[in-house]
Amino acid sequence: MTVIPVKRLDAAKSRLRGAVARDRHPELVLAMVCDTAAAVLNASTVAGLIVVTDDPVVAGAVRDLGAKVAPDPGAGLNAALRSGAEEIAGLGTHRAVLTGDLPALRSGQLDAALAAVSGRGFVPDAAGTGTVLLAAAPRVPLDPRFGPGSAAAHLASGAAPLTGDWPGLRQDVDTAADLDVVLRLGAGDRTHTLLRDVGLSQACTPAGCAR
Ligand SMILES: Nc1nc2c(ncn2[C@@H]2O[C@H](COP(=O)(O)OP(=O)(O)OP(=O)(O)O)[C@@H](O)[C@H]2O)c(=O)[nH]1
Ligand SMILES: C=C(OP(=O)(O)O)C(=O)O
Repeated sequence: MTVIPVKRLDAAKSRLRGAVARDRHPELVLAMVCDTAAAVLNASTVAGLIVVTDDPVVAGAVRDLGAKVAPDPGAGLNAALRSGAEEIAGLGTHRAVLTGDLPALRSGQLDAALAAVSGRGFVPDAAGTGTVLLAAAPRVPLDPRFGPGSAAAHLASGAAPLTGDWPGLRQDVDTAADLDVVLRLGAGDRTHTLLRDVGLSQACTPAGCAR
């Protein structure tokens, strides 16, 4: 079972504000969440997706893609992840949690990363300081430690770092500069369409940018 936490759209991705016009910001965040969720639901080793969110627009959109929605306990990111992964998915199953800002995620990269997990493992983000994926085998507590410096925190807590050629999985979007990288890697359809509409990706297709 896989879990994605998503903040309310009016508060999400504050460091990305200004990358697109203010009134398109919630659409951009939603497009990235939906592209991430679609890639997860398409992965052959993923049994299902729970999105932990209190945002009704996010909830409706991810339900349409085939995800389940669980309420946010309102006690921060790690509490949202624990609630989705352990209270809902149950300790007896494989659990994986991913951030909702991976619009260049490819299902095959997620399958490969999940296949590399034994016990408890994590995938650092492209910068190497954050975490994009944390997974635990049945009966192993997930013990999420997301937040600033989470790669070091997950390592210190005994999770194994998973490294592979998974550029779309590792590329989270925190800032406008990350959007450029995502466009070069090939953004999912929804993110790509929105960035094209606002004039940020004329030379790019969903498969990547012309060089
Ligand atoms: N349900 C839930 N999701 C959260 C919470 N905090 C962060 N997230 C989600 O966790 C993922 C990773 O968080 P960040 O990359 O820090 O995203 P963010 O907090 O929206 O971004 P900034 O405002 O720029 O810090 C994103 O999918 C967020 O929507 C929370 O309290 N509850
Ligand atoms: C919450 C996290 O995301 P970021 O550092 O990208 O905000 C994290 O990496 O643990």
